[in-house]
Amino acid sequence: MNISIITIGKLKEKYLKQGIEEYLKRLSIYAKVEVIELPDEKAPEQLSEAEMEQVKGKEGERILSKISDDTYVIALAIEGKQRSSEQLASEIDKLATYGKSKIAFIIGGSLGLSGEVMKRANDTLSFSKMTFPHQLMRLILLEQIYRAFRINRGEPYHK
Ligand SMILES: C[S@@+](CC[C@H](N)C(=O)[O-])C[C@H]1O[C@@H](n2cnc3c(N)ncnc32)[C@H](O)[C@@H]1O
Repeated sequence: MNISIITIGKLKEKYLKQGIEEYLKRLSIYAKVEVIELPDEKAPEQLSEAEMEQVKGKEGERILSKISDDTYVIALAIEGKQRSSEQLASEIDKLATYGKSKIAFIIGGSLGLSGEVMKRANDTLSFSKMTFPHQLMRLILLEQIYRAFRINRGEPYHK
């Protein structure tokens, strides 16, 4: 299985870089996982509604340019679908069973994801109604994907 994590914005914090490297290493025995980091659109602090849509639109174009037609897309969104770890594991398992070997998880920038990206998404994933910074989201997502593979293999994992 090929999994891409497509993200907007640079990963700056050293402690997060280390955590992400660790989970990428752990995941490498189960799947080919790559992180595609795309630049955010530079914008001033204060933006009108229309300007915000423009920024998200530009970031969205960058995201969409990295997704092939045969990729199953899961957009991370606060208002998306919440699941248990077991449900995510089962979804990944089903995708593999039905021959969907390419999955992309999308993490938005500080303004979130554009309507176009949400339209392209085959599914959504919410980690709660709380807002997480995109850098931390990357680490949490990788840990949950790792947990999903362990669950699917029946391998022991912390409860
Ligand atoms: C700082 S958040 C963006 C917040 C923005 N106001 C919004 O409503 O989307 C950056 C990205 O992290 C991801 N994210 C943050 N919190 C999340 C959550 N609870 N569940 C799923 N994704 C989340 C989303 O992909 C979001 O686009």
